[in-house]
Amino acid sequence: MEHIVEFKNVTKRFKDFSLENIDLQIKQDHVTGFVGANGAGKSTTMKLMMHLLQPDEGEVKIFGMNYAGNEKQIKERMGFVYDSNVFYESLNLKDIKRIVAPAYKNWDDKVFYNYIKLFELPLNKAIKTFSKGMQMKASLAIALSHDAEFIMMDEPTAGLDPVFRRELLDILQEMMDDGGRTLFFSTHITSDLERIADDVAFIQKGKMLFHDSMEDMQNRYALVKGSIDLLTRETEDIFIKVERSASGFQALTDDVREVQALLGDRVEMEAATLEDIMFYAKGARQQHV
Ligand SMILES: Nc1ncnc2c1ncn2[C@@H]1O[C@H](COP(=O)(O)OP(=O)(O)OP(=O)(O)O)[C@@H](O)[C@H]1O
Repeated sequence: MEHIVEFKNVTKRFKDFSLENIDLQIKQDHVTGFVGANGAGKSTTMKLMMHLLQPDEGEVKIFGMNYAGNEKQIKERMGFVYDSNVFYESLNLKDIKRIVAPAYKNWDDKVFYNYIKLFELPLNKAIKTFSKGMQMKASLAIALSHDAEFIMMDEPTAGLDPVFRRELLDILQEMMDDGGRTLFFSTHITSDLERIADDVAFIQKGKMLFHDSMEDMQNRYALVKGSIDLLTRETEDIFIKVERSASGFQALTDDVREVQALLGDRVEMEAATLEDIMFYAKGARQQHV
């Protein structure tokens, strides 16, 4: 199986928002970062993956299976990791383990205690005393203890201090290096992606704008700077969005060759960061970035 998750033409409509015709394939053994502005549809997409929501149209497959008739089997193999308190606040990790462990065929106590030690988590303190980062680690320890192959994380590093953030990213990197796992996580922190992601999926206003390897994305996009008099209807067409200022224009392109052919060395080009792409994609003329 090459794809852990496969969305085919998935649509989910709410009163004031819809996720439209989403095609998404998450590659096995890859780290995929999921980005998009607030309200773009990231959590909705993840809820569809977890079967907390059902699509109005289209098909969601996890590990090559539909949820119908396979829910238990699928959920055994996936872990959803997040920082808010999913467990009773007054419980400690020992209590939680007692409740959660029997639900999983592959639960391994030894692995659990190893991670608790590695993550330096207290077993006997109520979860409500845990910081955000500790809760995230506790949730990750549980997912790893039932040997989840597919791990989904909703903004794992949000609200963590830089040291803790780095530590968590290192833990995730080590987890990936051990092999056999696929990680999908949403984030607003683009440097996290630059640190650990192989692929990036970018959603905007309920539509998937692109899903590429980080490398392809970095090769495809560029920031172009030049003087305003270079802008004509023809040259503007090669840009996703153009910003004008007194000193000239700055624009994003996804076709570096075309810019070179048309404008040559009359413009300056530099690599676009993911943050640049997100900024320019907002309100871009072209729907397809
Ligand atoms: N159950 C629901 N009923 C109605 N509207 C909903 C429901 N769930 C989400 N929405 C709407 O769908 C849109 C997308 O929400 P979603 O939580 O998926 O965005 P997001 O990309 O995760 O945002 P953020 O980065 O802020 O967490 C929002 O406008 C939200 O109000």
